[in-house]
Amino acid sequence: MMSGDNLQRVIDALSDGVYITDGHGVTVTVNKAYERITRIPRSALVGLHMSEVVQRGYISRSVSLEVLKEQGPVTLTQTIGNDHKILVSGTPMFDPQGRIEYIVTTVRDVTELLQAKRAEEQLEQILHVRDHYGAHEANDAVIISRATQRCYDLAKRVAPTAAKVLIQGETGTGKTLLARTIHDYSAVAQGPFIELNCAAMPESLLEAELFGYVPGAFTGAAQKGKTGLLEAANNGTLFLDEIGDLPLSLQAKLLKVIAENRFIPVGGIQFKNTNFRLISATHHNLHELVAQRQFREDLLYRLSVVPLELPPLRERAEEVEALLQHYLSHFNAKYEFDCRWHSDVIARLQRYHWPGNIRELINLTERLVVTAEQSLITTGQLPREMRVDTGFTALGMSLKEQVEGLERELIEQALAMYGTTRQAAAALGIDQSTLVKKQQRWRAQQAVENRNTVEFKDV
Ligand SMILES: Nc1ncnc2c1ncn2[C@@H]1O[C@H](COP(=O)(O)OP(=O)(O)OP(=O)(O)O)[C@@H](O)[C@H]1O
Repeated sequence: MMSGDNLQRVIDALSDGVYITDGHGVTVTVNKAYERITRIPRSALVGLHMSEVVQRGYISRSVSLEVLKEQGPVTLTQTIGNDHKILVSGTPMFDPQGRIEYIVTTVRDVTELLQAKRAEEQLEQILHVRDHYGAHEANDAVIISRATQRCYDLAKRVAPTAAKVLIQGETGTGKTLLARTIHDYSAVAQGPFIELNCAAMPESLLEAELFGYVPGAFTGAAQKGKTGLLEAANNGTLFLDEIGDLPLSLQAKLLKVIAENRFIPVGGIQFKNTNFRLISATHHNLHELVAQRQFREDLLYRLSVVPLELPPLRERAEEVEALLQHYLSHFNAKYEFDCRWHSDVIARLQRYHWPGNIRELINLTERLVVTAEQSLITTGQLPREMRVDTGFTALGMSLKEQVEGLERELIEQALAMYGTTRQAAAALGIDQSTLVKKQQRWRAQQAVENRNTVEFKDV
């Protein structure tokens, strides 16, 4: 049996507040977190009956007295000071004769959660817009090249198993699309695909989104409660995007959910069972976050049974033309236009470094289609940073490649301006034959690149 001192040390180690009374409602002890949350010192409470604690104005209502009345667990909210709302759950502990011996109450500060709750409507609106945007971006083809083939092949191979997949890749490289593909090829394809961006909201709201909360837990949401995404994803897939931004406290909780396939909603006292396929994604290097103690190593190993890496678009230059053509048809159909790419635009964009990856390519295509004055889209319509490789922008390319890229850009601009190789060469101060040889070399390179495997696949 644990001594009183040891018990106190154990409850002091908990992050939620704890309040213990005896079977008559007399305060036995509170822990450090309770003192911190309520700013009431333990010494002022120990030995006080709960009715006196209320009378002295320390708290607005006593859950322990309610537990004594109900002879069972009770959850309610209390107000501390003027503005602090705390969520209090009291649980009776019975002796062998069935009499209440102690009441153990856990206390959680929900002020932040309530503020977050107010932000929730706003957020739901944002998520709705995102869904809508996703739908507008939705396409019926995935473009796969040699650079992404291995990744997609492996994804499809592991999709029917329950293995947890961790997708690593820069923003806009197609992590969500890959996760969706795994879901579509999985045993739970008929179930829901639930997506949550862990970087999009504050910690308390994230917890409420994931775990949900019980009816009666909060003002406002009180009557309904909220189903968490952990429950909503049951028999389906839970896709946690930007998992590297999940706060440490929630990492610990998620680890427990993964291990036990069950969880307790915020403010609840009962477990809910859940069973989902977990796919996570991040643009961070999680091993580095582990080294910086910002990510739990045990969680990393749990999540990355199968690690997949999507390369950035600048390393997938052979996909660029297929993507440009695919999204041009998409927006032509959407806006009832008949735009075409000038071959120089395609050549130019194949050498661009695409910091925003495929999402940037899609946005650019849409912008060029809706702003086009004529059906042929030329390099002159490209934003400045895409027209010239200025500075050290073409990351991942050697100096030689960048110099060649710049040379080609300048020659293409001169050709567009003067119309003939003779005049363009004269303007650049080089021989016409040199310019023509360079053009021939680029055409040959282009032909080889075009022969590289680029597939359109139905999703
Ligand atoms: N291989 C592909 N073929 C065609 N379209 C693609 C491909 N990969 C991604 N896309 C499209 O690119 C856009 C961005 O992809 P997605 O949202 O999957 O990227 P992400 O890596 O999840 O981005 P973020 O990290 O910002 O959430 C989407 O519209 C998606 O449909």
